[in-house]
Amino acid sequence: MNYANDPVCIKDLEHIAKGVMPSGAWGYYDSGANDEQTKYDNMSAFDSYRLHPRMLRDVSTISTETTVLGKKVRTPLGVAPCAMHKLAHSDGEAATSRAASKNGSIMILSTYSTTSMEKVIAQGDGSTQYWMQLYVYQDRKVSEELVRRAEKAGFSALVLTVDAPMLGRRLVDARNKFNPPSHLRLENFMDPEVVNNADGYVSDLARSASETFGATFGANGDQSLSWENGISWLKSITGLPIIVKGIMTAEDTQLAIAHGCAGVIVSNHGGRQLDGALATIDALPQVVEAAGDKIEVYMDGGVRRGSDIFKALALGARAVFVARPVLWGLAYKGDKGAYLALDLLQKELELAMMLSGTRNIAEIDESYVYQPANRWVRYAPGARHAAANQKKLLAKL
Ligand SMILES: Cc1cc2nc3c(=O)[nH]c(=O)nc-3n(C[C@H](O)[C@H](O)[C@H](O)COP(=O)(O)O)c2cc1C
Ligand SMILES: CC(C)CC(=O)C(=O)O
Repeated sequence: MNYANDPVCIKDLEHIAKGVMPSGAWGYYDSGANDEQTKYDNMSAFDSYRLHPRMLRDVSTISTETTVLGKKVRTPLGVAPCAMHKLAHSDGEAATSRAASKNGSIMILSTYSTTSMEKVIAQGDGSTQYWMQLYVYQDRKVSEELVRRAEKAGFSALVLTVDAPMLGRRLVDARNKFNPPSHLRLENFMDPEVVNNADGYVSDLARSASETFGATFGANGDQSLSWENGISWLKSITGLPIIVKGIMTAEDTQLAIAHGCAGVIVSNHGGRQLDGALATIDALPQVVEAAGDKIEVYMDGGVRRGSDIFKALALGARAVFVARPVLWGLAYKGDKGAYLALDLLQKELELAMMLSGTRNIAEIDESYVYQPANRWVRYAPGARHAAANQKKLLAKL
């Protein structure tokens, strides 16, 4: 393929980023777990859903405005949480924040950000929604401190990632013996007042996480986390809406509802955790069905085209998040590149809407996609027997 130097699509950005990033950092961003089946399936699964466009609908005005958690947003396209944006560009998450804000996109900030949450949110225009992603640590005081800071800084929701009791095994990182460059700091673990001072750590975890992040992650994350000691605990310490990230089944969606969560993100962590897990677009319908109107459903994983966003919305996602495309944009040209990634996807979404005869987000429903029949046996997306099976399973919970 002939890739443009002036990128015209996300594939171009990927190609450019691969050329400019050091191989260790590239490998860390790019890799999935083990054989990367799920990483690739996230992308290719979108291809098996086809569109069913309607004509002559007066598409002279297209709006992607919608609401998420009851608040207006310009677009259902958001930025998924990713560790260490400074591996892509020295402006790191501050640059991503400016890009998200310019596009009117929600930004979810990783706990493992290389820019403090206070600095990141300060780059927004005041109308951008920022959500804080959390991992829960054995030392709950560390997690609680992050929650308090997020509340104070103005984050409007907490996103608890539940698919990573341990990091998946990414063979590329193992081969590269990848560790982040020693000058990078995980600033959310440092005292915001003294964030540029090496003595500013608020926890030992921060110091060791900055040095060997993989091992530290495994050693400090709370692997005994459960709905009770995780979600119920979090609810007991904060009034912010809680969104669970990493949900792939109807059963866990029901549990998220039962535990008072505001939303779930259908995610397999970009194929970086359990290799062999279903592609997220294939898991989405069962989650949407189980969620009903009780809880909002978002998704991420493998979104590389505006038409992918369209398909996810048609299958019931309220918002769609992207990770690697934004990192590639950041590597290409800092905030301008990250914005370009979002803008390319945004314009492709608008064009897909126009060419499908849908003028606004509310009009996009499942009648606009052909769903592959029986793509997977357990829950063929949309199949009626799946719903019956699901009810039986849920009755046993
Ligand atoms: C380099 C990288 C770092 C990530 N770091 C985090 C993280 O800190 N927390 C988290 O919940 N998910 C993290 N994720 C997962 C993303 O939030 C998201 O689920 C996934 O990458 C979406 O797929 P996509 O990259 O195909 O868009 C990370 C993903 C990548 C690629
Ligand atoms: C630092 C890691 C815990 C970030 C992550 O979630 C990932 O690399 O997938």
